[in-house]
Amino acid sequence: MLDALTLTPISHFAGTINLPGSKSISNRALLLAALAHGETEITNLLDSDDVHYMLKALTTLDVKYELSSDKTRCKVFGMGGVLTQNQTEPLELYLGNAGTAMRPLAAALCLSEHPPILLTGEPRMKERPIGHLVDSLIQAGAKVTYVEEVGYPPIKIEGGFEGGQLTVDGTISSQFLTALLMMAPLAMQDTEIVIKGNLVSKPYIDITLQMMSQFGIDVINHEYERFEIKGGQNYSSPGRYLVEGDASSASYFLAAAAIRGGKVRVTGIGKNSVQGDIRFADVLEKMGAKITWGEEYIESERGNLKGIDMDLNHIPDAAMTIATTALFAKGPTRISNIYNWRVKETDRLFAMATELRKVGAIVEEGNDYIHITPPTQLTVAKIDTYNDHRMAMCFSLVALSNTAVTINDPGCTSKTFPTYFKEFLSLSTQDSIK
Ligand SMILES: O=C(O)C1=C[C@@H](OP(=O)(O)O)[C@@H](O)[C@H](O)C1
Ligand SMILES: C=C(OP(=O)(O)O)C(=O)O
Repeated sequence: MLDALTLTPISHFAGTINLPGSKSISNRALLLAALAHGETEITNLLDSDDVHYMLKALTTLDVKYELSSDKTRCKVFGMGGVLTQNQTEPLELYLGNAGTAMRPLAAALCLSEHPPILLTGEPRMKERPIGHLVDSLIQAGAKVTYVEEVGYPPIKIEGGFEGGQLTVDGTISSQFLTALLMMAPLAMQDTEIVIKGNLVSKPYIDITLQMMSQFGIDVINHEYERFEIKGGQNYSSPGRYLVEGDASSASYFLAAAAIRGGKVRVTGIGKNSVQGDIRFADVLEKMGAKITWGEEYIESERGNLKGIDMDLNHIPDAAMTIATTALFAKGPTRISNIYNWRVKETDRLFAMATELRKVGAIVEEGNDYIHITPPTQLTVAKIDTYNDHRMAMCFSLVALSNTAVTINDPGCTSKTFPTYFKEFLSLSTQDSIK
């Protein structure tokens, strides 16, 4: 694995990229297929670390599946209910830093009583809060205990989720609500979930609700403030399930075209995609890019980019791409309502501010916002990536200038996009690569 990758200046960026499968959809599809009655053939599954952690967890739980050699097709033999029905011994599941594995699995393993299952992960996972979810699971009757620090993984689960009247704090992560929603239909009782505080990252709940419906279960959604779910139900396999392309991964290519295009087409997502991160294209358009929407693609072309002032709470992952695109815009950019950047792969507000300053930007890091004034000339810099795939991918955009950039630990993109730099360079015209 390379320690660092230097990207020399890229003068032109154009072409087509067939997006890898969505991380959010891949991990939801695997879990719903494992819980469902029947076999599900998942296609365009993402082949990346986060998905491998989910697959490995399912293996440990004795869920049977057949994975193709390129790891993008998976036939899952559903358990038809709880995942712990064959468990006789304590188990340990190591989930790396995959939020989409840790949070939904924590809820899934509460569905029946069983010997203890330890859910753990890499050091950063132990700093990412899970207390709001654990509080709700305990409220629903489950036995869940903290093994190290209260409020954080690792956690030990012995099950007992019965559903009923629940509240969940929505202010830190939508993944807690996603986890509860996906498990509630399998509980004995009907469940009502009331959200405390303002729900963040709301469009991810639309992914959850749409996928639950594709697996046969509908939820009553009262304006994202209260949800009603009938108990005693079962998921049924849709047979085949095609995973949409990853809209967050698309953001780097769409932004690169806006900066140095050429025309870029990303395929595998389109105007009807369920992922909220397709709305990144609207933000880019507001900055001045030319965007074209198709059923199965989005295209982006260069424009005279100008800074924006926007609340990007609805697209927290793709919002990071706006922060580095801002380096190429006329005037400052302010991105607000992004407090939960601080509890993701790293403290992304701190990391982003620190690295943007290295390339010459003037940056104000607020508690829940970032204000970026671009420099007239970017400075050559070595970018630290903080074991955060999105830091590596965002800062590749710096090379779309007359300045080289070195990305430390480029292999960290394996969390969601192992082939990112290969794909990025295949659309780039540049002098040479060191
Ligand atoms: O539900 C999901 O698939 C996700 C929800 C978001 O997290 P938060 O809800 O914690 O913001 C997002 O950042 C993450 O990459 C994936
Ligand atoms: C926040 C992210 O991941 P996770 O699913 O681990 O929360 C991300 O991919 O940017």
